[in-house]
Amino acid sequence: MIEIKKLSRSFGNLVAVDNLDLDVENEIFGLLGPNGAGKSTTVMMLTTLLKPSSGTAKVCGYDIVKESKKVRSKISYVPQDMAVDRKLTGRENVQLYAKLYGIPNRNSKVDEVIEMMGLSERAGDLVATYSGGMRRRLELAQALVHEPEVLFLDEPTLGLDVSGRKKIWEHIRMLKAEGMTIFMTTHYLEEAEKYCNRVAIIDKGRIAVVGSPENLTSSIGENASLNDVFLENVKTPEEQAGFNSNQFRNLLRRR
Ligand SMILES: Nc1ncnc2c1ncn2[C@@H]1O[C@H](COP(=O)(O)OP(=O)(O)OP(=O)(O)O)[C@@H](O)[C@H]1O
Repeated sequence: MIEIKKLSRSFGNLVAVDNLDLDVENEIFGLLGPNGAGKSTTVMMLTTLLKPSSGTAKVCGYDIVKESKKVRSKISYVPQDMAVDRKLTGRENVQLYAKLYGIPNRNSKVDEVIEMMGLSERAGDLVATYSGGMRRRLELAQALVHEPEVLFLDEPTLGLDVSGRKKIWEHIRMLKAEGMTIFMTTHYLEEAEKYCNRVAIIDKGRIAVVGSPENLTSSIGENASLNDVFLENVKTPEEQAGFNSNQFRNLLRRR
């Protein structure tokens, strides 16, 4: 569903994404990495919102630069700060999206996605009265109106309580079961370990490791978690500067 070949993006002298090679099948794929690793930049390129500096990628067989319109018709993107109008009802928000996409039989499609996201009972209420979890599900409903084949999610459970997160994951899994490919970023490694079919850990714009959570954790050792895999593959700022903790302690002692 997604083929990435030597994809790079620089901002001035900073290489945010560095020669990325990655294939994503019909799966729930998690892109993990520390702050500033290049996750959002990657997603922005794949969703055609940002042009690569070099390299190529195809989404659903279409080139993200040369066939960006075709890519857009096949995908949806739910960023962290998606626009939902608090002064409109949930249904009105989804209707707006359906109108923008020119969906035929708009009302039935709107009802269908609202129902899918478990919002039917509250669809007539103003979004200002929604909980964080309901708002996130409304964003997903908006993203579903044009029946995308690939759904990009930027930290879909950020800031939600435990039950809100669980619900979002139930919906994501349901979408996958219906045939959708999910490409997501998250900082919640326990969730990625539990729900993603495969993950990639990216650090300083480069993929450090990619595989299923089971394979990655078992390669580290018995009872290892994805947190351990992450720490093994991502350098701390001190390590990046060439220190290790013992050197740092010795330095402090000498002072
Ligand atoms: N428009 C921009 N102009 C300049 N630098 C940018 C721009 N967008 C991103 N960067 C830089 O590129 C690097 C990668 O940023 P990016 O937002 O992709 O990281 P991230 O992995 O998504 O981080 P986070 O987990 O904090 O969201 C960072 O050093 C960031 O400061």
